[in-house]
Order: sequence, then C-alpha cells, then structure tokens
Amino acid sequence: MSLLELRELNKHFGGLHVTNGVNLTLNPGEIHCLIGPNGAGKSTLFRLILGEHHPGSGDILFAGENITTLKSFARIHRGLSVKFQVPGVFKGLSVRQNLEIALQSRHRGVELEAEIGRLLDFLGLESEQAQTAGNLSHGQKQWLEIGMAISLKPRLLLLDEPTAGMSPEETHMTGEMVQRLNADGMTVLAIEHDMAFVRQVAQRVTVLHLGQVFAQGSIDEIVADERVAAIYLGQAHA
Ligand SMILES: Nc1ncnc2c1ncn2[C@@H]1O[C@H](COP(=O)(O)OP(=O)(O)OP(=O)(O)O)[C@@H](O)[C@H]1O
Repeated sequence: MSLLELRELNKHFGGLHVTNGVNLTLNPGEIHCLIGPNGAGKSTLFRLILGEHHPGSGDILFAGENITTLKSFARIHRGLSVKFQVPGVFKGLSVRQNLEIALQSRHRGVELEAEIGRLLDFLGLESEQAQTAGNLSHGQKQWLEIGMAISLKPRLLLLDEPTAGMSPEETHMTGEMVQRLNADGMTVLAIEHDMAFVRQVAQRVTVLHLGQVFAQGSIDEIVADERVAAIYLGQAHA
C-alpha cells in the first residue's frame, strides 16, 4: 500500500488554478523530490497535504485512510510532519528549549532528556544546546527545525527547500541527515531547487509545472528529459 496518495487534487485561489488535477503516490520508505519552476504550486501542495489549505476537489489518502477533510493536528497525529521554508524556531529560546517544546507533548522526565540528547546528537548540535536559537548560523537553524519536525518520529516528513541558503557542505550534510532518517524507515518528500541535493538523496523525482505533474522518474531520467530542461532545469541550481 502507498503511504501517501494524491488523487486528482485541485486547488484554486480565485481565478488562479494553482493545483490542477495532481496525482502523486509515495511508496513507504522512499525519498521523493518535488522540483519545478517558481510558482509551479509545490508549496501549495504541501499545505494541502498538511491541511492548511483544503482542495476544491480530489482526495488525499495517508496509509490508506482518506484524510482530505481532517484538520492539520489530526494529520500530524497520524504521522505527518512538515518543515516549511522559513525557519520557525523560537529565536529567543535555547536550542535545548526548542527541542523540549517539540517533544513535550509525548515525553516527560528522564525520557524527555533522553530524546533531547538523541536529537542533539543526530543534528550535530550538542555543543550548541545552550546557545540561543537566534544566534545559530542559518544552516544550524534549518537543522534545528528539522530536529523539531522529526521529534515525534513521523512516518512521512515533508521538507520545503531544506537546503535554501546553505553552503554546498551544509547541503551535503543535510542530505546525509535525510538519508539517515530514511535508513531508519522514514518516508521523505522534499521540495528542492538544489540539484546536487536531489541527486544525492532522491530515489524518485516528480516535476511540477503549472500545477500539474509534468514528468516523473529517476534523477537521470529527469535530467535527460528535454521537455524538463526547457521548462525548468535551465533555471535550476544544477
Ligand atoms: N494563499 C494564496 N492566495 C493566492 N495565491 C496564492 C496563495 N498561495 C500561493 N498562491 C499562488 O499560487 C502559485 C503557486 O505558489 P506556490 O508557493 O505553491 O509555488 P511554488 O512552486 O512553491 O513556488 P516557489 O518555488 O517559488 O516556492 C503562485 O502564483 C502563488 O502566488
């Protein structure tokens, strides 16, 4: 069974048809990248999956259950998690306190401490744990937010441009984090413009264009597709 299935999903804002009959299936355990030109409707698709927007028509299935009308919190409860583009960390609080906030709905006491330790280690932020989040580097802020997004061990992690503004080294380290999460069983759907990252992690790639699935395949198939090059890859950070 697929973990996520979008069926004929449509969303329009007034006269603007932003999501136009999208069909997309994610297999459990895959890393799937969503690419496409600016304004193609990628972030809108994430907001539909999370339940921040509701589709005009179409269905969203998660682990076989139709979640189209569920509120966001109910989707999160079922194992969905999203890291949006703009870092949403609490800048005035320490790294440790940020992780504590993300974890405290499910963990207390010794268990909470152990989970914070596990995340600090995973993120490579142990020596920054007392640091105010606002003082972290851009890359570290993104990692802290990934840590918050994975704190409750979601089954599906959605990442909206996780490497935006990162150096090539930071981008590569982010790719390694995603691969480690995936090795532990997490399914990942990532919106990315950075083709080095896509090449590093993606098992399958979907190209979105004008709110529609324009192409799908392995990274090599997508790069070799002249139609994709014409609408997008010329502009991407290849
Ligand atoms: N709440 C909204 N109200 C009206 N229009 C919107 C809204 N959200 C998005 N749009 C429009 O929908 C289109 C798709 O936007 P979206 O952010 O989903 O694209 P994107 O593929 O994520 O682009 P980018 O790569 O630049 O992040 C854009 O034209 C945008 O202006």
